[in-house]
Amino acid sequence: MSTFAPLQNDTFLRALLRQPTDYTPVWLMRQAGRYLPEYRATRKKAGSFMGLATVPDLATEVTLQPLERFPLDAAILFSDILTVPDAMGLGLHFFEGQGPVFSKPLRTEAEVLALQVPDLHKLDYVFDAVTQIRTELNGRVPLIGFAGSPWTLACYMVEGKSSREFHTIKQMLYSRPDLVHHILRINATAVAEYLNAQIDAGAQAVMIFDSWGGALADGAYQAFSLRYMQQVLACLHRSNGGAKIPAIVFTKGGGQWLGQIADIGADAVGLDWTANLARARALVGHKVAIQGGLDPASLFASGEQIRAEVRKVIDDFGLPSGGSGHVFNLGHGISQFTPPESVATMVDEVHRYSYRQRQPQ
Ligand SMILES: Cc1c2[nH]c(c1CCC(=O)O)Cc1[nH]c(c(CCC(=O)O)c1C)Cc1[nH]c(c(CCC(=O)O)c1C)Cc1[nH]c(c(C)c1CCC(=O)O)C2
Repeated sequence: MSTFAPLQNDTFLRALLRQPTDYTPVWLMRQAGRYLPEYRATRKKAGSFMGLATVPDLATEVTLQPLERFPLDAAILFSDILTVPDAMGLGLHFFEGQGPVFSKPLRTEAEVLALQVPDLHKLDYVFDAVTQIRTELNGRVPLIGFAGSPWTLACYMVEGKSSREFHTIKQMLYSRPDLVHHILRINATAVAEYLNAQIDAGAQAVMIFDSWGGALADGAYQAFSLRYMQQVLACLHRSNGGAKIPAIVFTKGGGQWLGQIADIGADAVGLDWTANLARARALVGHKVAIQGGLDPASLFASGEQIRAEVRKVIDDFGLPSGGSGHVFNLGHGISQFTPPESVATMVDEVHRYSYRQRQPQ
């Protein structure tokens, strides 16, 4: 028996499971973040990103901030995909304006072979935050837990920081694929255990972020990213106390592999703004729900333009019988320079237009 309050708005979960909904649910990747002045204030108080992420009271506060402003249909745990390699001992630091940096990246064969699945207790601050957020949500909307894909984590673990070219890990991939597979096997086990612990702590859906799968060649994508996400999905607890726990996979730039991604056992596939949702839906049929895919840059347009772009995404997806299977989102994380009013306009148009779309003409 769940000790949490009953869910009042399950539209997001229903859409992921391709059940009928009254309107198209919406949330945003990075919905808690620097575009919100209240986030910047809490972040200042915490001193650093990890200072925020490792204190459940503060992680809860910033998770709930966007929900106070906008009628979003889901909350997402405030944390980062890189907490897992940090717990593996790679030493995560966020330097102002530079993004994440690992003080001990994996470069030599000895370093790779010494890698181990982390002691999950090192990540208790994440699971404590999940339980606290779920409690304070008080049933308003479902809570999403998340992790990085084995491949995307490996990119950061080998490069040691953000990269455009992925030269170091790609060199390892072509010269020592055995070492990359070794990292990926360990990451897949770690990610599955990490997501299951989030589910046990109260996460009601989970998402795997494969931000850099799209940097791989065709063939390499299937062997080094897709296969390991499939392994993670196979290990997940897909229900908790009688409630289904849907899983979403999102490969940024993965539109050309949609048919294959839809086959690995996820309930929903995330798409970026380069994908056409009409073709995507025709391709996957009823196999999976689709999440996406407004260009985050469209939030810099005027209110009228934002509304028109939102309607275009909803019209492209169309209205399958029963009216379900689409979760509206941006095609990637929201920019820190986005005016918060643009988000209000976007959310309002998604709800207004998709509700009207379902009314008899
Ligand atoms: C690749 C990746 C990372 N982190 C994440 C990804 C996958 C999604 C994607 O492709 O964007 C995922 C992530 N990171 C964060 C969340 C929180 C939940 C949410 O609101 O979506 C999620 C889901 C918070 C964060 N993670 C980070 C911030 C900004 C840091 C800050 O507040 O100082 C936030 C809100 C830091 C981070 N973390 C990471 C980078 C590259 C950066 C720097 C980005 C930047 O500076 O804009 C790694």
